[in-house]
Amino acid sequence: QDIKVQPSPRQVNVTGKSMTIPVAFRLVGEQEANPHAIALLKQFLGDRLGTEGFPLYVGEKGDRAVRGAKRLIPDHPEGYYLSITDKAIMLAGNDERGTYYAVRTFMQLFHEGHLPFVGIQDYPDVRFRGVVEGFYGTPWSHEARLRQLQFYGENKLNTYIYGPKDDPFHSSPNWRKPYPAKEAARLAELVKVANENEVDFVWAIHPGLDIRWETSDRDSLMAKFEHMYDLGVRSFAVFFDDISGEGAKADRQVELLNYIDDHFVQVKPDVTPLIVCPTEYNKGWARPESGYLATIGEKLNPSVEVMWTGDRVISEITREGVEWIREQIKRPSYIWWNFPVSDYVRDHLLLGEVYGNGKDIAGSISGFVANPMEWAEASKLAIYCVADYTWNMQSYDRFRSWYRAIRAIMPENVEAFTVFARHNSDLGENVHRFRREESVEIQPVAERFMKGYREGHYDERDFLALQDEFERVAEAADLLLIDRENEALIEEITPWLHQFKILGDAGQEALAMIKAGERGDRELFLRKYNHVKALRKRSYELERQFNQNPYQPGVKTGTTVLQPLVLDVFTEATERFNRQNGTDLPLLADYSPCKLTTNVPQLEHLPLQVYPSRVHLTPLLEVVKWPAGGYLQLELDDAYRIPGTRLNFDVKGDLSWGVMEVSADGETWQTVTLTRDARGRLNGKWEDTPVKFVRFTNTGEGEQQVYLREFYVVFSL
Ligand SMILES: CCCC(=O)N[C@H]1/C(=N/OC(=O)Nc2ccccc2)O[C@H](CO)[C@@H](O)[C@@H]1O
Repeated sequence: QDIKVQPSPRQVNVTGKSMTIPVAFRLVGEQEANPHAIALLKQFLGDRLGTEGFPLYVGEKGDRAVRGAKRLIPDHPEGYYLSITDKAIMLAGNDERGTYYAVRTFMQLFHEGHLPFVGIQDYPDVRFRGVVEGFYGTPWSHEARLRQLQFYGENKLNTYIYGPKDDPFHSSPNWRKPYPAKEAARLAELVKVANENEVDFVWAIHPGLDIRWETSDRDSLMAKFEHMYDLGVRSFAVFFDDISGEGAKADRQVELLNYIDDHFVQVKPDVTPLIVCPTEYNKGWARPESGYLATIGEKLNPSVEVMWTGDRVISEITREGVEWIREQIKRPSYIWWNFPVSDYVRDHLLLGEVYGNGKDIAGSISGFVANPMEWAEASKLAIYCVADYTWNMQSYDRFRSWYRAIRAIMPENVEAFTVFARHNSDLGENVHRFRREESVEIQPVAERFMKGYREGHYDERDFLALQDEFERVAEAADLLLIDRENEALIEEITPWLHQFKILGDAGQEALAMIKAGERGDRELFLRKYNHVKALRKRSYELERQFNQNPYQPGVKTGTTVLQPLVLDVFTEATERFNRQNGTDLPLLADYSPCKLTTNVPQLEHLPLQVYPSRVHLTPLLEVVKWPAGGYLQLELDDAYRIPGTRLNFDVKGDLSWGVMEVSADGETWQTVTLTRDARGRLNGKWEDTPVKFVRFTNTGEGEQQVYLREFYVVFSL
């Protein structure tokens, strides 16, 4: 039978024969073998383990128990040889971690009461493989991290980098301070569980926002690393990303990094190579004239790993790209892959396949870690695929891996979760212009159907296929909402499941409008019409209730194919109905929760980007002449709180001439306090009594000239 092992092993020799699983195993080599491998084996075999029984040899190259396999063990870090015959079982690692991986593979070979007779020689393509918790937003919980480490052990990932941007002891202002007792104990527990799963727990520090290049800060950093070492940490990283000013200077950074390497990493007996996240961490931002990368390449100790996100912040990793950076930094790069991170498209889930990275890059990289979503369980889909890809690139198959990931994560609801993941994978328009495929199978059917429908002759089979898909969408949502096999995952995606159910219902009802219209059944048409409008309203309200972050609040699903299809079908069917019946039923698109009024001439016809939970003013390239007393006012369709408003007028000097106010009735106004952030933008919020109006007024004496770079308001119930 075909051997299903994750990640896909390199070399598998099957004989086609198998044996029933022995009732008892006799373990040989326990004293010398990797204790974590032994512990895992004991836990797995339970009371099948005894002093009698089928011989099971376990150990590392050189251990007595596996001396017979010496030549067969691959001579690669973390490599292993596994053999099952009718005489004995052999699990032989090239090193301790290899033995652990041999046990992990052995555990996967148990299948329906049988063990196949097989010989496997296996080792990973990429040295360091795993995850960097390096996103903006709510850091993962302690429980989520423990589950992650277990998942990495199961999938032969050996690296977890702890670097959540919003942890004040990782970044500013408290990177100099030791963790309080409670957090310290949690980190110590994470390190322990990481070790049990043969995962390097890498603790990263992000000092760049306020580091001073003098011995006091260097000593603070060393002291913090000692503190983390005392907690059990044996792997360290320094992040210099997303900073500017003093902290960004290459020779200063290199001086500090070499000092840490020479006086900490190299003197401790058991610390893995230091990792640095450079300030110029992608080709789009690299400026050869700055000499930054050249300095890193020439002066940074060769044992220090240098991270890289590729040609852009969010990008696919190509052979050409990794060979370019290798030239610059004079060493293989350690890839920080910004997927499935979604902290710049927070209303979307990224559950799609892992694809687009070259299969020929292993020779030029030393590591590959994925930056995930703040939704830990939902990120496992992509992490599973990254594990497969980085272990054995040549054999990586994006669909097979993705499908196995779904089976591994939701074994009781494979079909439903496949439908859900298929329609929740694209990001939509975003600042990084990074997109992913979505709804691939149904997209051509939708396109062909809409074209046919508009031209007056669609294929009934397409109609039925779409109806079937929307039914599956609705079914999947309900099946997953009551699923109990992975409650942490369901809890994360519940808002999206509710949105998915609404989408499934709306799709079926919009299609029913077509049939009612064709049969001239006015009463039925109006019922379906009203139902779709009601579903749309429910969708909006759901968007305002859940996932209310100040950046991309709300809950988006099926945005690339299915949502537009529902809108197109509804609009076309309603326009036809209006023509045939002389009615003027409003269309969905007419619904807008926001109206703009202003007395600043250049802003009068400014288009708004209206989303269910936020509205953006279209930026203006030319300078805006804002007269004294000039105001810009947004009127919302209901009373809301304002978790986030941002204006970025890119003005020289301050904005004391302007004032931001809110009002519930348009009569009495309250001032909103605005604070300037690191990039000079003004941010405010209004969490008190809900308001309907937001306005910005030039209360100064004279005309002001501004560039309207960014002006948006996020609102929530
Ligand atoms: C070596 C990678 C460093 C990195 O990716 N940093 C952040 C990151 N930085 O990307 C930026 O575009 N940062 C930035 C852009 C403009 C000005 C300042 C920072 O993007 C990711 C996705 O949003 C975040 O999750 C990361 O924490």
